[in-house]
Amino acid sequence: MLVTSIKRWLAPPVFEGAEEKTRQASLINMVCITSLAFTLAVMVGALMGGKTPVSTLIIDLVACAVTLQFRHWLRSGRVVLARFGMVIFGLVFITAVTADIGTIRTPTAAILLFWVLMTGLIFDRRGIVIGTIAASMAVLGLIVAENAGWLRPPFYDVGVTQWVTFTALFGFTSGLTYYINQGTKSALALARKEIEQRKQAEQSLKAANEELHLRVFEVQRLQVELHEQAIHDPLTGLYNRRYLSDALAREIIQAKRANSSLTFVMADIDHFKFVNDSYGHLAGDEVLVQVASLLKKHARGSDIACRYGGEEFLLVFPGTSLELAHKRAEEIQQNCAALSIQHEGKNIAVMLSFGVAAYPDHGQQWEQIIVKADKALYQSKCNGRNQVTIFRDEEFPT
Ligand SMILES: Nc1nc2c(ncn2[C@@H]2O[C@H](COP(=O)(O)OP(=O)(O)OP(=O)(O)O)[C@@H](O)[C@H]2O)c(=O)[nH]1
Repeated sequence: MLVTSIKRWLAPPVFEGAEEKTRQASLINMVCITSLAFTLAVMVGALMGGKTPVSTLIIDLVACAVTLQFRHWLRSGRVVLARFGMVIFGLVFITAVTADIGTIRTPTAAILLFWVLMTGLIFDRRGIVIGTIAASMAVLGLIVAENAGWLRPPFYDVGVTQWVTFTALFGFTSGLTYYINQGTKSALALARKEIEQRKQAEQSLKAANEELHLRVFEVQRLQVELHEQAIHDPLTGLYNRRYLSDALAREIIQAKRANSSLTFVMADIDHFKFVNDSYGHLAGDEVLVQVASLLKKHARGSDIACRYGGEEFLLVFPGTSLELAHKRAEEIQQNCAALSIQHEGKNIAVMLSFGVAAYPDHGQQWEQIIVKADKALYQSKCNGRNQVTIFRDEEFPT
């Protein structure tokens, strides 16, 4: 209980959110406590020695009282006042005691060294410079006063006072050094810990960032995949109708700009219902896949091959004349007829009918041209299937 109370009384004040103020207060508190302990020890020594003048004891008592006042200021948050008071009073006190004893040769004069040390601790490098100059001036003044005989006849005798003073000086010096060393060590340990924590935080952040990049990449990949799925027919892998509107509008613009033709070839499997009915739906699917593969094989890099409907396909040939498109369609027609599609040991014969129309011959809009290619395809169907028909206005009057 008593120990706790003493510890609490000795503890420096803590100012929430003001780190530097707390540090300064801790330092000044430490100097106050050690000064207090030091002065009390010297007073005990002086009383035991029995030769110290009463005036010196009075100065010591005043020093203790003033130091307690500094602590009071410190605890009530007036750190700057305590700081300056401590430094100024310290110099006055040491000089006054030395002068009172009557000689610069007393151990009290040596305490100026600690005053410089304390000033340095409180005011950093500037404190050491100012402290050294002030202590030097005080010593010089005392030497001048002593030589001029202004000091009262020296009362100085080696005895208990000196023993206590020097012992206290040693203890104070080593205590202070230990305290500073400990403070530096714990500050370093704290800094190291903070660096470690920051490193760990950076690493976690880096890992999270990489994870995020991976996710973004994955999302982008999925978006591309989704887009690809959206514009492709899942069975044949050809483009689907959704893809056409944008692509054909673009192709028409390019053909216009290049002043070239853009040919549309509509292809339809003949009697496909019969295939489904005779061999089953799966066989029909297989036929669709094989025909799509054939169309893909005949499509050049810039061509578009699309599954337009159930068993209907659209081929778009940029920069290709009607005649050339007709020729290419016939090639496909012949290659398709030559296909041997096997399903469950049965050979399925497949034939295609075609209708051909082109920009600009048959219209300015792709929708118009598709209608005309479809009409030409219908003509092929009517004419017996397995053939290619180019749209002619005279045959399909609007
Ligand atoms: N297996 C399969 N059949 C399909 C698919 N899409 C449409 N069909 C079928 O394709 C057939 C098309 O029949 P129709 O429109 O009468 O045409 P067709 O029998 O080819 O006759 P023509 O075109 O006049 O030669 C229908 O039986 C549809 O069920 C598909 O994805 N898979």
